[in-house]
Amino acid sequence: MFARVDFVKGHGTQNDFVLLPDPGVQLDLTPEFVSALCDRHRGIGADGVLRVATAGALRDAGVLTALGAGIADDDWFMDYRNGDGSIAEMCGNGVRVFAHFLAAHELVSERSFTVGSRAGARPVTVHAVTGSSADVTVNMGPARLGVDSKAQIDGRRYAGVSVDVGNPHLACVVDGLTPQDLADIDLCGSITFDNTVFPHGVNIELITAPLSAGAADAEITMRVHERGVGETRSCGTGVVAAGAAALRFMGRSEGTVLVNVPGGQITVTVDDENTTLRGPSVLVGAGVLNEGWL
Ligand SMILES: N[C@@H](CCC[C@H](N)C(=O)O)C(=O)O
Repeated sequence: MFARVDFVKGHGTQNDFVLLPDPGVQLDLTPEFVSALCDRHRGIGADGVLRVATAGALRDAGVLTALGAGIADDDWFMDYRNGDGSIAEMCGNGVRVFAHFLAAHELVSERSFTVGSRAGARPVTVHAVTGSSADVTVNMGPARLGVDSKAQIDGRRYAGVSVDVGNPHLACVVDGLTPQDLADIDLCGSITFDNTVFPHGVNIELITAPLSAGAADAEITMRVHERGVGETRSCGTGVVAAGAAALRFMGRSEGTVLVNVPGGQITVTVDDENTTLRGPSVLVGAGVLNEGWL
């Protein structure tokens, strides 16, 4: 018998997702299914998929082998997949949209709660919520700056620093790069990076040098090429990596950075032990997949 598959479409600063409420963990999220769903011509179209189920249900179904520290059986768990069907540890825009969905559908009783992810527990606060929009803060855990590395993009080499935000990033602050220069870079062509530093692939951020900003310590503009997706209009974990790299460029390890991305603006706060991300979420609409579509 055909199992009904409901979906919700949402985005965080235009990094867009298909949410699949699947409390019984009945869906088989094969790479073929996920990539077809995310395909902008033959599917719904999205950068990634967020399955909505509890951590305990995902473990009992064998999707997770164990729950990370601080994640309880009853916590909602963001089972994230990239548009190519690959699994990633964490998604900073996705977790805001996921929290918005839970709050808007009254699946949580408080405005502050924990969302599980493969990178660990992520405490969230939904400040304001309607059925279509929300403002959400996520505690993203530490941003661990690592080694210097390089990427080759559009025929040019970019130097950056590896940043572990639960998933891998190469954050390249480019001195002298204007937002217009950044907009002119071709992020669709061939991109190479050091596989010995990033054996599991990497998300790459190109970032303008930090400028002073009103209430924040700095303002930057960023574009991103995501592992398993390609260029996206925003990346929450990338924003955290970019904020940490921009602060390092300024000789600081702590501060608040406004990050402009093609899809909007997000605020990241970095300290020695933790980072937070605050930004919008939009739920666009909902539907049901047609039987026989795939
Ligand atoms: N768009 C996400 C990051 C999604 C995962 C990434 N592509 C990876 O493979 O690590 C975000 O908002 O953080």
